[in-house]
Amino acid sequence: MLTNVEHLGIAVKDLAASNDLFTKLLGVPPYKSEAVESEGVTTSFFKINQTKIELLEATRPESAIAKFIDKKGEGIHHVAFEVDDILAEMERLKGEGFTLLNETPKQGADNKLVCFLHPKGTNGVLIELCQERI
Ligand SMILES: CC[C@H](C(=O)O)C(=O)SCCNC(=O)CCNC(=O)[C@H](O)C(C)(C)COP(=O)(O)OP(=O)(O)OC[C@H]1O[C@@H](n2cnc3c(N)ncnc32)[C@H](O)[C@@H]1OP(=O)(O)O
Ligand SMILES: [Co+2]
Repeated sequence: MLTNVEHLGIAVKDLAASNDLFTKLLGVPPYKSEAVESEGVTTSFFKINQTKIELLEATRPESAIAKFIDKKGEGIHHVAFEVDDILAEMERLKGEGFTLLNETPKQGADNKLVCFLHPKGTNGVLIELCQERI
């Protein structure tokens, strides 16, 4: 099952500027910055207590983040949930009629295996499932 919100993903145009902004807002600097080449993004992660914020900047025009910003501007891009067993959750959610955007778990940032659900089937919210890689 989904255990908790793992992070909120926010699409930004300028990661360096947004790092400064969120450092001021949250009072802490990002604990990591990581490129995920397969997704065409560079990310920064902030953590306050159990809450994580992931800032995402596109590294190529055809990436999901670039297309999102072109269409909707900067803002909340996705909600990520932690799962204990991503394969079991993918099967369960497929059985419940949700549309998986990747049929097998893929490499995410912050040492996670991830899967996304199409927002058309989740009231317009892009959902990410995250399992910690052992
Ligand atoms: C994995 C690294 C990192 C991590 O945490 O580990 C990340 O989180 S990476 C995050 C970036 N990667 C992804 O988002 C991968 C999953 N996303 C996709 O496959 C696409 O973005 C998809 C399928 C959601 C949309 O792609 P498409 O090419 O179909 O783009 P369109 O602009 O045509 O969108 C179709 C339709 O969906 C709406 N849409 C798009 N993105 C979002 C969103 N983030 N939240 C809500 N809705 C979204 C878009 O507005 C279109 O709706 P329409 O009514 O037709 O205008
Ligand atoms: Co994410």
